[in-house]
Amino acid sequence: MAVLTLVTLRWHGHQKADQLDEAEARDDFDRLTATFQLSTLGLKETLKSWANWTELYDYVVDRSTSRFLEEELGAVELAEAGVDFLTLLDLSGHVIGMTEVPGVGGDLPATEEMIRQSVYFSAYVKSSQGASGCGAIKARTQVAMVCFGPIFNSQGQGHARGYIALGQWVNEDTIRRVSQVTGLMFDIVDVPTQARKEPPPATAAAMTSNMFRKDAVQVIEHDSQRELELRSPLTGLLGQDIAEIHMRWPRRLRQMVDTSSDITEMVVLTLIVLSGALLMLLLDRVVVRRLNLLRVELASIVDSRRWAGEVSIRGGDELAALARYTHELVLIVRQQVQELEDLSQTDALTGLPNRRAFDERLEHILAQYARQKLSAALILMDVDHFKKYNDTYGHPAGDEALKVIARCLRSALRRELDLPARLGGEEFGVLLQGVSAEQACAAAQHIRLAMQELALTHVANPPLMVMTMSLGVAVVTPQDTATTLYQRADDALYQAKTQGRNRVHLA
Ligand SMILES: Nc1nc2c(ncn2[C@@H]2O[C@H](COP(=O)(O)OP(=O)(O)OP(=O)(O)O)[C@@H](O)[C@H]2O)c(=O)[nH]1
Repeated sequence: MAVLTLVTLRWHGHQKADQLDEAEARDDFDRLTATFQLSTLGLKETLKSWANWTELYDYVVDRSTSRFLEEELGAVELAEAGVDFLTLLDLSGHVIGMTEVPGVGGDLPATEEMIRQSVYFSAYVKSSQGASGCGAIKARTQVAMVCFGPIFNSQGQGHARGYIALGQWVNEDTIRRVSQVTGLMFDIVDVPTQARKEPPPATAAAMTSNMFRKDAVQVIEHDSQRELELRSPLTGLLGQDIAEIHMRWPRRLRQMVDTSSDITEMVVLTLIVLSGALLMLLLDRVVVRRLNLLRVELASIVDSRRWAGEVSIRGGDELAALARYTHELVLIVRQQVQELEDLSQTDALTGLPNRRAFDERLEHILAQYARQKLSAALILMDVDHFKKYNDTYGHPAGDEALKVIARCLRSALRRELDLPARLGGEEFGVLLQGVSAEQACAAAQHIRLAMQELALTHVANPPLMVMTMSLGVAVVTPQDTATTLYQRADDALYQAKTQGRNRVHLA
């Protein structure tokens, strides 16, 4: 989008700059041609003073008595006056004298051309009622400026006695002078002159002293559009295009537009790149890094398998809100997992640890025993004639009795390390740590008595007619596994049952 805008801006800038450049170039071209024409002023001044020169006047009137031309207006004198050639004509337009500063190899190109055109000068001056004029001619391939006018006496009065034409080549010096004055670079380029079919003009109106035609200016683009060239034909006195003036003109505005567009584009592109980088940095700081931290923290929570760990991302944005909710979710799940774990380890009826919790603890105690030889014992206990109790008082009463037994068991155990559990049905167990066989049997007796002292009526349990328990005790030995320890305690319990119930038997 930005690139498209920049391209459009540059294109618009070019359009505007091209218009202004061309208008300015045309103005400069007008200034150049005007200056070029003004450069003939010197020649005109010389013409004016020479046309009123008494000796010249006299010479034109009577050439037989004087060698004026050779003596006063020879090539040396012309050169000193800045004139390249001179032609004198009588009133009928016949050449009566010519002088030319010779060119390369003594060549006199103007002389032959002036002879050819002499008739037009006199015709022009006659029709313009004595006014002088200036214009361009071409001799061979060279352009010259020519000024011409009638010859009067020194007072400039009376009738003209002849005509004088003065010429000056448009050479490199002329071009350099005009270039310096205008500050514009140009060239005069020869063009083949078309042969005229109609007779040449013979009046002031038809002959033109205006060498340049504004309407014929051609604008050409050069050097990948960094330069303009303005071309216009240079019109000779007889109305023919005798050469062309070529002016080269640097398109300053277009170059300025290019330069400023380059700078703008560079600045804009740099800004785009910088803002992109800044955005990436910000994105990295605000989003990517924190997302990564969240990922690592969540992975660690998942790896722990226990929903342990923290989500630490803080802030007031959406990501922080997401992290906060995730943290709360983890806390809820952690709590629920804990509740499920507790449930899975607890007997629903009595609230005592269940068989699973009891077995885990037993494995732990056995491992500890293996490492540290810490003594431990297992008590298995079974309510006596519980079936009959159910049968007598009903199953719900049986449930209530099991709850009472559980409470009794808890209160009978004084040490925190002692773990009571309901192992299933009307069977309970206790794990004791750091006890000898005697201490374990004492603890079992204490439980039995506590149970008996509850005096929970059980008519089907003679002879006491109260709820009692039989207990089997097994002390952990180095050879014991959970299975063997259970087996020995169970055997002891069986013994207690078979020996009359409401008693403790040590395995
Ligand atoms: N109310 C109730 N009864 C249970 C529960 N679990 C097991 N029982 C009953 O406990 C009784 C156990 O009977 P038995 O295994 O024959 O043992 P007993 O009747 O206690 O006889 P001895 O153990 O030989 O003294 C069965 O009738 C079971 O239905 C329970 O959660 N609630």
